Amino acid sequence: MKKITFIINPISGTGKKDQIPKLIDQILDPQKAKYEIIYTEYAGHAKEISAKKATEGVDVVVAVGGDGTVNEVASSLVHTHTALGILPCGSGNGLARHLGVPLRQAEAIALLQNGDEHIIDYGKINKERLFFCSCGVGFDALVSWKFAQASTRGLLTYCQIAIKENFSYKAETYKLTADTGETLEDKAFVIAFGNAAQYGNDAFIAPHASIQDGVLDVTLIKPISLYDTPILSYQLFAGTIDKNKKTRTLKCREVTLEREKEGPMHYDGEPFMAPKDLTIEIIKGGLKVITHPKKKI
Ligand SMILES: Nc1ncnc2c1ncn2[C@@H]1O[C@H](COP(=O)(O)OP(=O)(O)OP(=O)(O)O)[C@@H](O)[C@H]1O
Repeated sequence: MKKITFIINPISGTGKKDQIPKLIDQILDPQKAKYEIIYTEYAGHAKEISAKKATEGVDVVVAVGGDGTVNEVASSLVHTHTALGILPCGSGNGLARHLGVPLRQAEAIALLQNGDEHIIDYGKINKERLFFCSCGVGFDALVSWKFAQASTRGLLTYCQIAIKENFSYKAETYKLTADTGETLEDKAFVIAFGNAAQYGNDAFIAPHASIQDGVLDVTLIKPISLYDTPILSYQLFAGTIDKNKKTRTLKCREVTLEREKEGPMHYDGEPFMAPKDLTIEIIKGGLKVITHPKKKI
């Protein structure tokens, strides 16, 4: 008998979540799974609940929300025996998409019974803040920062903010030093550090990233003009952004980043004000996840 805890973030994404308890009840086989449902009451709550459930020996904690909720749950499950399940309800659902978790709620619930279990890598910023999809500085971090302050959520709001900020954005200079000895010093529009390949919404910022190779896939995009935007956007969704002449990539296990001053950074889409100098590393293995049997991760 599998013990499953669903943690629902009621404010994630734009879709309704009222029908989720009924769906769970209909789909999970009571002979195989015993479940409970807990709603978060504040930011950070999912992290606390997950830590408690891992110590109680729950088999799967399911993040019902977007990548922010997934991040909170997963951060408490690393190096435990409890697996992360995802019922995608966010705006981007980056980790769910990377792991092949269906976006249809009924199918995602069924996967908790018939999916595979794998161990994946995760990332750490300055030895303390964990990420599972990607983290980054530059334009995407600024947009995340503004998105968090917006009164509405969803892809439309995200796109509106991105378009508006694009007109006034001033690129900073960054210096990257990888543990491989490779260095990169340049002005950048965006620097993304990928554990998974995508930001969410099938926007592939690190198209060749594997989540099990112990490697961080860094993508630096140099300052762009309005003229570059259509092709870059196309390549982002086509999984070919590394082919653009404004893109530099590097692979490493750990990298330090120096910039002019402190500034916004995001981890799995969650923004925070980061210090001037940063260390970003990949920890190989450490998180048990439920994935689609047919998805190569
Ligand atoms: N009950 C709650 N009240 C307020 N905030 C919450 C609550 N539960 C969780 N949160 C916070 O909500 C934020 C957004 O959640 P999440 O990222 O899951 O959704 P999203 O932003 O809509 O999805 P995505 O990351 O896919 O774009 C997170 O920062 C999380 O900590």
